[in-house]
Amino acid sequence: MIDLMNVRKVFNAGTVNENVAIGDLSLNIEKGEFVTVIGSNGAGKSTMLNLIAGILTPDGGNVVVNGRDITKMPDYKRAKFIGSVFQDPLSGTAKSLTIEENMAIAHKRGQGRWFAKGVNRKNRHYFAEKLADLGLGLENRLKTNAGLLSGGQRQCLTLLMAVMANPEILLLDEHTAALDPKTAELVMNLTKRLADEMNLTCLMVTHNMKQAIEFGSRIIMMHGGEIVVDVKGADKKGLTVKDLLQMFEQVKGSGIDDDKLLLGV
Ligand SMILES: Nc1ncnc2c1ncn2[C@@H]1O[C@H](COP(=O)(O)OP(=O)(O)OP(=O)(O)O)[C@@H](O)[C@H]1O
Repeated sequence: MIDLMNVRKVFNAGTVNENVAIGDLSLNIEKGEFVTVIGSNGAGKSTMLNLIAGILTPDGGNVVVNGRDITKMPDYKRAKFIGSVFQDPLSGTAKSLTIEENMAIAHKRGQGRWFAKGVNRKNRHYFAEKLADLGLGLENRLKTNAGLLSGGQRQCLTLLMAVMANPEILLLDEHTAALDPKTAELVMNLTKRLADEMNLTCLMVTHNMKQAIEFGSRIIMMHGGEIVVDVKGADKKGLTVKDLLQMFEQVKGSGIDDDKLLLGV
């Protein structure tokens, strides 16, 4: 489904600040897999997601989706089949637009029409239905500016918007990290439900290893721009946070010195 073939990304190439963020990385993800991506700070997790989303272009290798080489395809074209949600609840929605205007933009994205925020009656009904499904009462606040919503409400709305164009792929970059535990749980449950219902192929970056184990059908650990652990199927069954930590230490031959990575323990 998603094939990263010998992908490489170097920042500030040829300067004293040259940084190989991703070095010759290959990864094949099957349709419907829910891949959780963990690893220490600067491991290359966000870079990998950005290369798939088209926010970054690789310096080498190829990004292939459903057998089609999309390495050079711009991000706005990929948005038809790739939805993304990032950490900052403020980044996914336009705060000065109403809930329904935000949803209208997301709805049109799938039809290749951008920034059309007009809402007709049929769409309004459709948006209200989708919002009612969240169970947050947002269907009664269609004309409320998104800026007035809480972080959790905005992140739920962002999720809904990310899948409105019926993407095949959903990229989640620490999308619950800025939320309190209860709200994070709500957003995670919604994520899982949407992923299952729509048979989405998901990549989710998280620093929470418990979350990685609970939600991932496959767990990838990155370090230094490489995939150092890749567990799925029978190997994933019964896997604990302690096992993950041991795997990391075995592969890298060192302890984990990253507080954020340990948060999920
Ligand atoms: N736009 C950029 N310009 C220069 N260097 C960058 C840029 N983006 C990322 N990097 C560097 O590339 C490396 C990988 O960064 P990346 O954000 O992918 O790591 P990460 O695993 O997502 O880390 P974190 O968990 O801290 O978010 C880091 O060394 C980072 O400093």
